Amino acid sequence: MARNIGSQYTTERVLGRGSAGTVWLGRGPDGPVAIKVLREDLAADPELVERFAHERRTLLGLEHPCIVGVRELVIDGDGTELALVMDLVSGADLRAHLERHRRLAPADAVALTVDVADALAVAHRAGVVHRDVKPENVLLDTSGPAPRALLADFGVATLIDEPRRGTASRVVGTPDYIAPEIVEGLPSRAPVDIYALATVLYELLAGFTPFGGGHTGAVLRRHVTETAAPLPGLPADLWELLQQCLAKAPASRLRAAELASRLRELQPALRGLPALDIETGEEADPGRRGRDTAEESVEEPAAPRGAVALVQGTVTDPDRVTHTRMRVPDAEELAGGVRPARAPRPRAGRRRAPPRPA
Ligand SMILES: Nc1ncnc2c1ncn2[C@@H]1O[C@H](COP(=O)(O)OP(=O)(O)OP(=O)(O)O)[C@@H](O)[C@H]1O
Repeated sequence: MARNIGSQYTTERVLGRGSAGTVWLGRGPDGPVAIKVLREDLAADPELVERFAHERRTLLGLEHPCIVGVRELVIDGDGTELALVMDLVSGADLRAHLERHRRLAPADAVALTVDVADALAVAHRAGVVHRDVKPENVLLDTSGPAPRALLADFGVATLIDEPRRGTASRVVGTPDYIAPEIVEGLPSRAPVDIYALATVLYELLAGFTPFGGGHTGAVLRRHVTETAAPLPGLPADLWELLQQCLAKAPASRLRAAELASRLRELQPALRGLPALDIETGEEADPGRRGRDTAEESVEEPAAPRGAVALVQGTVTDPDRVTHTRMRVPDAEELAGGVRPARAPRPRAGRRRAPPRPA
């Protein structure tokens, strides 16, 4: 049933649900919009409401073709309803796109990453850190000749996380994309977004994230102690960039604008390259990675990739749960030095045919 959000907007139907609330297709004075109505328990948190009002100007000021614009932040009535009114994006999200294609050709993966890096450059310049860059938060506008990536959900992770920051042993984010400094309890600054974006790029190319798989503690530990396995067949320049942005030390990562420009320089050389042809243990036995070595003895059931509840007990759609508040592994768990993650192999027995003469 249609319902009013503030004085100008009405909701029409549910577009989807996430851990922070429900996204509705809505209507406003300038036409259709997407409206994210935050969960009731979040709206009932006075600190969050205050921050919501405080962040208003920054979030409304973030404008770029690759950012899902926030048009209004609505605090309704006595503050029992909080909603973000956003531009409506026509296509699916990058997670759905990746599930359909499994791996993207390097040129396509890089083009989408450049869009997100451009969005981050604008946000970082405005002092906004996204803190939850992942394929679910990248929407694809498919109305033009080539899909354009738009980064959504700016400010949401910060709004929701802040009151609970006092709990030093908890972190908020999505395990596969979380930067090592967050795992170590350091503040989330702009380089966490670069690390997450590099993880997304790796995933678009490889079909899996560099440190994902298995239970949350194992994933967090890998971010701190392992280095990403090289991807066979990936042009060396692109691999170098990826490694630089996945550096453990935040200061060693590129800034967003620099990442965008370096990726743009590589684009001409990537044109026409097919998606990587690699074999991983997970393809034959999904979830195997989580059972490697020490993890074998852990009884905890494997979480779906990148997925546990932001605030426990708030799962709205079990297939699409994407946040977590996690326990930070203790020093002993994190010990063990940096070692390379298990390397993917080129697919055996499937040589690509040499190019045929015209
Ligand atoms: N501006 C928008 N235009 C169109 N669809 C949107 C928009 N924002 C979100 N959606 C859709 O609404 C759904 C829920 O989005 P939401 O941001 O709440 O969840 P999520 O990002 O998938 O998960 P989480 O919030 O837990 O990280 C998604 O399927 C997304 O594609």
